[in-house]
Amino acid sequence: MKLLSPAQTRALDQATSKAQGITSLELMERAATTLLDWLLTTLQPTYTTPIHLFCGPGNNGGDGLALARLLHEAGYVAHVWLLPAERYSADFTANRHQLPDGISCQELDTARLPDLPAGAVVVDALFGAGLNRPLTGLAAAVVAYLNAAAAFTVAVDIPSGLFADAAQEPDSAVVQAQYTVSFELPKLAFLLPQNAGFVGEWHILPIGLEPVVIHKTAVDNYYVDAAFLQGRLPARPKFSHKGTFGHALLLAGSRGKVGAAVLAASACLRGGVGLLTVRVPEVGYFILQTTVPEAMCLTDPAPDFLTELPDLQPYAAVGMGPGLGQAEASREVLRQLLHKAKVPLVLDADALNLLGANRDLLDLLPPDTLLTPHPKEFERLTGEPARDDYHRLEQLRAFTRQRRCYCVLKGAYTVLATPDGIIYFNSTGNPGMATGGSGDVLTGLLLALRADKRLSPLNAALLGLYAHGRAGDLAARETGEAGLVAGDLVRFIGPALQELMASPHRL
Ligand SMILES: NC(=O)C1=CN([C@@H]2O[C@H](COP(=O)(O)OP(=O)(O)OC[C@H]3O[C@@H](n4cnc5c(N)ncnc54)[C@H](O)[C@@H]3O)[C@@H](O)[C@H]2O)[C@@H](O)CC1
Ligand SMILES: Nc1ncnc2c1ncn2[C@@H]1O[C@H](COP(=O)(O)OP(=O)(O)O)[C@@H](O)[C@H]1O
Ligand SMILES: [K+]
Repeated sequence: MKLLSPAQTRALDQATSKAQGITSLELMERAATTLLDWLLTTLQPTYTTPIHLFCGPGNNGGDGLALARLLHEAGYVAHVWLLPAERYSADFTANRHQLPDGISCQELDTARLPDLPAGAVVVDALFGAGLNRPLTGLAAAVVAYLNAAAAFTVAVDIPSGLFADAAQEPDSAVVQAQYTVSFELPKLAFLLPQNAGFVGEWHILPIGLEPVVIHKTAVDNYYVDAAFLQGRLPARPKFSHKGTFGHALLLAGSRGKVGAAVLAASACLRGGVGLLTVRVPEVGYFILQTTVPEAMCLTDPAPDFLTELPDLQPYAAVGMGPGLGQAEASREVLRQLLHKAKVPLVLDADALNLLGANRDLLDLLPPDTLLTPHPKEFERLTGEPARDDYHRLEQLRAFTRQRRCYCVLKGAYTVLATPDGIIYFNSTGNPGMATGGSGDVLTGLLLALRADKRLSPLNAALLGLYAHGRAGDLAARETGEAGLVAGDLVRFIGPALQELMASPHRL
C-alpha cells in the first residue's frame, strides 16, 4: 500500500469524485457509513451507551456529523459537540443542516464540556488531514480534557492535533486515542514509535477511492502487506537442484556467542538456501556440526574469533556479523571482505558496529549491500543521534542514497530503505520478537534470499522482512508472545515463506 501525503489524499478524493460521478458530500457519506459499520461491529455499543462526537470545522468534523446522524437513525444515543470557528467547510455545513432535530448538539466552551465516564465513547472528529498548525486555545483545551477523561476514544482518520507525515513539537496538544480509524490507506504517522500513544490500534476502512489514481501517484513511502508481495517469490521449479538456490557463506560467532551463528545458520537453511557454509572460530566447530548438521562448517585457525577470510570463489552471497565480536582481527576480515566480495553481502550486528567504529570502511561498501541495524546500531553508523523518528527516516534515506546500499532499520514496523531513497514499512511481527537472537534469525533468512539469484535485492529484502515477522506471528500463536524465543522463529520460516510463494499455475 502507498502512504500518501495529505495533499495527495485530497487530490485522490477529488479524482475519485470525478471518476465515479459522485459529489464530495456523497463520498463523505460513504466514509461515515463505513465508519458506522466498523464502530457497531468493533465496539458493540448498547442502545444506552453515550456516544459523544466532537466535531471540528472541516471535513473531519463533517465525517463526525454524518456519523452522528447515522448513529441517531440507528437508535443509538449520539451527542454532538461543535468546535466554534470562523469558517466551516461546505460539507461540514451540509451535514450540520442534515442533523435531525432530536439529536443533542451544542457548541463547545471551556465551561461547557460533557461528563465522560468510563463506558462512554468519544469520537474525535475535530481535525483530520487538514491540520496545518498546532492546536491552541479552545481546541487544545478540549484535547487536554478528552485525554484526562476515562472515556474510550476513537479518532476519525487521525488523532486530532497529529500531523499525518511530519513531526509536531514535543508538548503539542494531540488526542490520545484507543483506536484510529482511517480511510483506504494508512498514514506515515501511524507507523512511528513516537506516535504510538496517540494512534493506539489503527484500522483502515476501504471506501472505494480510485485504484488507478492510487497506482499513478508517486510516493516515497510504502506499507508492505501480503498483497504487496504477491507474485514476488517464485515457486521452486520441479527440476531444480541445490545449485539453483545458491551457496551462501556465513561469517559468524565468537566465544560465548556461537548461538548467534547457530540461529542465523538454521534460519538460512529454512530460508531455502541451496548450500550453506558457516565460517566460525575453532570454538564453534562441534556446536555447529551437532546443532546444524545440514550446514558445512569451515573453521578459522583462531580459537575464539574470526581472523581470516576464506576463499570467496564458491559463494553466491556472504553474510557477516551475528555473534562476531569486535576483535581487531575480525575487523580486518571485514575489510578484506568489502575489498574482495563480488557477490551480495548482508551485514549485521558486530559487522555494523565495526563499520560504525571505523568509518573508512563505509567507503568500501559494495553497491547493493544489505545492512540490518537496529536504531542504536544505525546511530553508530551515522554518528549522529536522530532528533525524532521522522529525522531518523531522513537520515536513513540519505545514508542509502549516499552509500548506494539497502538498509533495514529494525523495530515494530521494520523499515527498508533502498539506494533510491524509497522506504518500505513491514507489516508483520509482534512484541514477542523483542528477544535476543531474533535479529540473527533475520540475517540468516535474508542471506538465503540474497543467495537466490532469481530474486532482486529489493524483493529479497522485502520478502525476508515480511516472512520473518510472519514467522513471529505464527510462532506466537503457539508459544504466546512472552514465551517466544528466537529458535521458534526458525521453525516457522518455512510456513511463512510457503504462504508467499507464487503458484506456478496462476497469473
Ligand atoms: N479520502 C479520505 O480520506 C476522505 C476524507 N474525508 C475527511 O476529510 C478530512 C480532511 O478534511 P479537511 O481538509 O477539511 O481538514 P480538517 O477537517 O482537518 O479541517 C481543516 C480546517 O481546519 C483548519 N485548521 C487546520 N489546523 C488548525 C488548527 N491547528 N487550529 C484551528 N484550525 C485549524 C484549516 O484551516 C481548515 O479550515 C479527513 O481527515 C477525513 O476525515 C472524508 O470526508 C471523505 C474521504
Ligand atoms: N515489538 C516488535 N514488533 C515486531 N517486531 C519486533 C519487535 N521487537 C523486535 N522485533 C523484531 O525482532 C528483531 C530484533 O532484532 P535485534 O534488535 O537485532 O535483536 P538481536 O540482536 O537480539 O537478535 C528485529 O527483526 C525486529 O524487527
Ligand atoms: K480526528
